[in-house]
Amino acid sequence: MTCGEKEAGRMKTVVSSVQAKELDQYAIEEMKMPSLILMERAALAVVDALEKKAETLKCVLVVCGTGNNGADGVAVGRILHLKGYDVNVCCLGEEQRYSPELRQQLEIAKKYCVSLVNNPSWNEYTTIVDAIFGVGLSRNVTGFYLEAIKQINQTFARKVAVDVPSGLCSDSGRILGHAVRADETVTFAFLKKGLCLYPGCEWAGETCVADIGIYERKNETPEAYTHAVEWQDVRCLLPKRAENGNKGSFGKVLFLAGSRQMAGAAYLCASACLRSGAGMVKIHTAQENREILQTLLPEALLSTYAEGQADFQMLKEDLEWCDVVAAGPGLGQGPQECSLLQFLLENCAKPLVLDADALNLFGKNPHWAKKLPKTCVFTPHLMEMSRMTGKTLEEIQREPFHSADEFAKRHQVICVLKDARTVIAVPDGRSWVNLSGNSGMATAGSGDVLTGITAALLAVGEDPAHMAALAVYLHGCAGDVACGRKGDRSMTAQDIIGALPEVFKRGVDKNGEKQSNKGIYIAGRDCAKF
Ligand SMILES: NC(=O)C1=CN([C@@H]2O[C@H](COP(=O)(O)OP(=O)(O)OC[C@H]3O[C@@H](n4cnc5c(N)ncnc54)[C@H](OP(=O)(O)O)[C@@H]3O)[C@@H](O)[C@H]2O)[C@@H](O)CC1
Ligand SMILES: [K+]
Repeated sequence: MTCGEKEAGRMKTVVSSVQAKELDQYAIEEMKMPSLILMERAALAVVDALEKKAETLKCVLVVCGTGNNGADGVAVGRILHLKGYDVNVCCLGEEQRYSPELRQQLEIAKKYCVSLVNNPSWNEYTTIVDAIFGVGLSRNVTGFYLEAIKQINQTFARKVAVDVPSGLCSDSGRILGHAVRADETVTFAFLKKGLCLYPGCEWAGETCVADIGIYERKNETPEAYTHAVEWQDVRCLLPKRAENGNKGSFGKVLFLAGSRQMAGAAYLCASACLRSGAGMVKIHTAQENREILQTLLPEALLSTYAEGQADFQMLKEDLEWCDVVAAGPGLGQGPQECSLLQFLLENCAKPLVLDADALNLFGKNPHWAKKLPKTCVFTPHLMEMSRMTGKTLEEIQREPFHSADEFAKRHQVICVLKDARTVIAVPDGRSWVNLSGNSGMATAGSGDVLTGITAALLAVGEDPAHMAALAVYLHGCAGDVACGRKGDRSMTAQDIIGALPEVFKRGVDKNGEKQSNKGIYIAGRDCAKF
């Protein structure tokens, strides 16, 4: 898709700084779109966002750096000036370092008598437009740039960032020394990875993706870019339910979950799975969990084993019965669970989700890597990823895309690296970042719920990678509904399950075009949040 129209199911494209620059160049060189026109459209998009709160535009300062982000800023200043606003433009940095576009914009601005200032009184302004650095930031911010960013952050003015808040790494979302804490960011053409990840997404504030005439290359393959599932993709990706289907045709899911005293995790994943459309669910679990699971979830079938008497024959039959297997929640890591999981891996060719203790056991038994079935989804949180890879938490968090991608390729599995912004990577190079959800989901059992949703979707979907990305998105949407009902402090994993019906109903409802990508929207499109 190259013409700017958004096909349902194509998902929002997320780019790195290198890709952003390549696509700028592609628009200019291949598509013959003059750079000045792109810049004018970028500036108009910023002005459009600024005017949404026109009452804050009494006195505007535009702070510009030496590159094309600064050139955008000067164009914003000119347009505001010509619209009659009281605006000052301040260019930081040495003139000899100015980019050709900045020089050109300054020449035009001077002809239109735009007010250029050197030492602004920072506190005089009601709005400050930050155009110091965009995707070209290449190192830590120091010197007078650092001072300017500190001054901007100290004011009470509304702060609107051009493309990326200055000081934010547009690839990792990390703060390079110091960054502008923006109320809003108008980013051009595509979301940047650093605007999706923490802390970047917080520093960007409400983020608007503005179409300025830069599109993906023709015939680009899906693995070329990262994507984010959006609400309008759900209806397209969610497998249709056949009117004449039966409980057998909607997926039979087997859970190896819940050791002695750990019935809760087994209940949560199985319950979430049933609420996500699975036709039948069976839990292979410790005998002590039978009564409680039968009471809590009478819809689930049970196979139980006594302490020290793992029943491999029964597990073999369960594996033959099911369409999809999920192992790990509350499983424990004792010798019995270890041998059950090993047996499962040796005898299972069906799509498999590995979570929680299954991941910890996998970490302790790296030779199991050779036993994995063709379709396998790993859902580690950072700590589990660290145990499996030997990387530190910091290393994983600094480069979540790289960590997930590396793991996916090494083991030929789908890697769902869970964090506040979950990253999904597939061996063929495709990747997603999830934008739904909230801090209330960092609660016990939330991961078990995701395992259940993922298993249910794998049982019916064609592309397991799409199903994994969709499961993560819907899990976040359910978390957002639960948060709306109970608040981020009080919501529990059961509340997330309780919200699934509303999310799935909206997912198939033509009128349910709501968006749960918190704080990120596309210019010109009205998106209500959950
Ligand atoms: N191409 C187009 O037509 C379009 C471009 N667009 C816009 O262009 C932006 C990208 O422009 P860009 O590539 O010029 O990079 P930008 O972010 O302005 O910064 C580079 C400058 O900063 C400097 N610098 C970097 N780090 C520094 C540091 N720590 N401390 C000090 N200096 C530092 C660096 O200096 P140098 O590293 O060379 O010393 C260089 O001078 C993009 O975000 C979007 O807003 C849109 O209008 C769409 C059309
Ligand atoms: K900026």
